[in-house]
Amino acid sequence: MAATTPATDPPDALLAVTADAPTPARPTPAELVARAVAPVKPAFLCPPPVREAPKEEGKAAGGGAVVKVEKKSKRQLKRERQQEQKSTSHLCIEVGKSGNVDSCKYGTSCHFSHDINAYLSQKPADLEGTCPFTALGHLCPYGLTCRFLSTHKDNLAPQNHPEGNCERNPLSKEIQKLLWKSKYKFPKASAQIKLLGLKDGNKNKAEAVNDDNPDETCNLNGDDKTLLSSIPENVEPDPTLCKEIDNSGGEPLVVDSVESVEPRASKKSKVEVDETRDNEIKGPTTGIHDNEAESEVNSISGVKVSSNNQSSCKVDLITIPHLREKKIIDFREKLYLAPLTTVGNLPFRRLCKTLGADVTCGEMAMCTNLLQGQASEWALLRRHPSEDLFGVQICGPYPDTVARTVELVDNECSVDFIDINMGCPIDIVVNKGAGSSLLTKPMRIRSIVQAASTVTEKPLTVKVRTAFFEGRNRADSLVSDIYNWGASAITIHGRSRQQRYSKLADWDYIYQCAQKAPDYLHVIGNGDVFSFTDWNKHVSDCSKISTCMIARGALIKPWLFTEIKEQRHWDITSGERLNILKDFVRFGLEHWGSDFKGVETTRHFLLEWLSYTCRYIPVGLLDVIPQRLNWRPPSYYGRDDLETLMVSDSAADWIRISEMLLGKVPEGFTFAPKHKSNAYDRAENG
Ligand SMILES: Cc1cc2nc3c(=O)[nH]c(=O)nc-3n(C[C@H](O)[C@H](O)[C@H](O)COP(=O)(O)O)c2cc1C
Repeated sequence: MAATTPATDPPDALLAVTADAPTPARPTPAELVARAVAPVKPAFLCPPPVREAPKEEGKAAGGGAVVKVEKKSKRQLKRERQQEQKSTSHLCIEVGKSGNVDSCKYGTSCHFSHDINAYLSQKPADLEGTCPFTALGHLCPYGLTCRFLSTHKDNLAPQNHPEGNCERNPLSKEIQKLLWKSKYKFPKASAQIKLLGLKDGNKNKAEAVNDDNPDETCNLNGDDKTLLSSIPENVEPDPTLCKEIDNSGGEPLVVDSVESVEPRASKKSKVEVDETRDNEIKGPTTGIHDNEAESEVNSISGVKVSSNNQSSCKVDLITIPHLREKKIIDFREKLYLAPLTTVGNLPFRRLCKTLGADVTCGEMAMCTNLLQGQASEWALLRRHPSEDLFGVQICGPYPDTVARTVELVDNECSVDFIDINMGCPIDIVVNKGAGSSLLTKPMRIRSIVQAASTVTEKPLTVKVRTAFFEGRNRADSLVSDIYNWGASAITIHGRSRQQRYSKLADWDYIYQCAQKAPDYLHVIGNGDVFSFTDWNKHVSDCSKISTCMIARGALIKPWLFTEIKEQRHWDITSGERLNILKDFVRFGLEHWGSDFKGVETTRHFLLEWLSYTCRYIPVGLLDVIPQRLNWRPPSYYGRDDLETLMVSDSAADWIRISEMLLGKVPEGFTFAPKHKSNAYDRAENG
């Protein structure tokens, strides 16, 4: 925690405070470390900043007044939106881009303003700096609306337009329409679900008709909506049933009841879904004996699967990719930036690539939202060309949903691997039966991995925690099987869901899990890696750990990747840190846009990130290095004003930093960090 006011001379300031009172003996650095207090050199310590009285609910940093949000009807909101769009501050994109009022094909019926002069007369002054697109020699796609308009050059050729040759995995309008209308075909997923004897809860009516008429091809062109939204996702089969089945299949797997975390569905939906999901439970052990699947060999054994049923669908699914045929990713020694909701956005990952990260992964995307063609969820799958070893992370509670999503991603996206999140602790995810709640359902994990891995030749990886409940570690029982089920790597975050971040990651347990892993399975350890020595220790202590995944360490100091590569503790200066922030802003403007909206989106994500970077304590200020993630910082000054500003945990100071890079915040601007990372004793998401 640091002073919110710029530093004067740190040692003098400290003397002024301590002169008249006898100071109690200061604990030694070792004593501070033992109490998880950061041993900042006494010369830099300062009195705690005087904080404003706690803000009222709803009031955030940035000086904005508390606004009582009145609830508006949908119609009112629509009217307001239309009025705003027509206002001179909302220039039509096409007109803005070309500077020509005739360029919009909607003409006078366009919802946005075409009045260029009126727009320019009210447009705020340009920001300092150069247009990020012009700087690359590209034509700026934001044209007149760019906040760096004065730096545009007239002589750039249109082919220099960056669109289409930069970020990958856009959601095309055609695919989105197919998804919206439930006309997208999932032949592989449907076939696999059937092969495994699992019920396809997502099947639309067109597919159901095909089932009844095996001679017909899979011509899914009905107008029926999928049943996606009609399937209650929070319904869990009777746990006693799971126990029974587990016992029948060799090693007993104890299934915890998750009633405490999963609300039961209403009676009506329970009946519907129990029926639907019954097969899923029976599937792996008993369901496979159903009908046509009887003569087939379980795909996981790697034997060629022949399915009459599938040939009727004209799906080339005769051979299911066996693990050995799948492209293998060798994670060994590669620096892996963890998937990070909100903060692990494309510009941040791009930044980490410049600083030495080898593997990057998109933010967690919910299967249902992807299958429904939600643009905001698809944005999470975007990949920058610099991400040369890139995966996307998906999260869903059922094998059919996950398998379809895998098929969709496989068909439409450029990815090197697909990771399934089985560790997310967030309530809304857990309550739907996804994320870490899957750790209480090993049979479900099996169905998901089996179904998903067989619809793609891309490596499938899984991310888990040690357990759902504290003291009931579960990950070790998965590692031995998960490879046979079809996963090629498993990441183990060394904490339970119940624990969240309250304790240090249990690396001894991660090692135990790794020891049980079959040779081909990559085990990736995760938790608290914050220095090159942490990373060295984990990969050398246990040879079966391929690498460590790095999450908060990268958020707090993204140059951690450089430190690991160069095997040093980098005493980075505030100027060097500012340059890193500048790079992020440049990447952000390229990604979110250089117009007003793009600039403010970039600012928003910069602020989210600054809520982590302030936790970094400069190496030169510490009596003991390296810093640990669980240390609580005292109040301290930096070595210069900028460093003091950067170590501040006040949102008002983060806003100040953002203004150094992106100009003044708009009037009424407020900010409250999403993850509240600076609250050390609070659980963090993820
Ligand atoms: C802000 C934040 C967002 C996260 N988002 C995700 C996510 O989308 N998917 C995921 O699997 N884990 C997520 N996590 C968990 C991390 O990937 C990682 O497992 C965890 O933070 C432990 O690693 P660490 O001790 O290095 O931070 C998130 C963690 C944080 C702090």
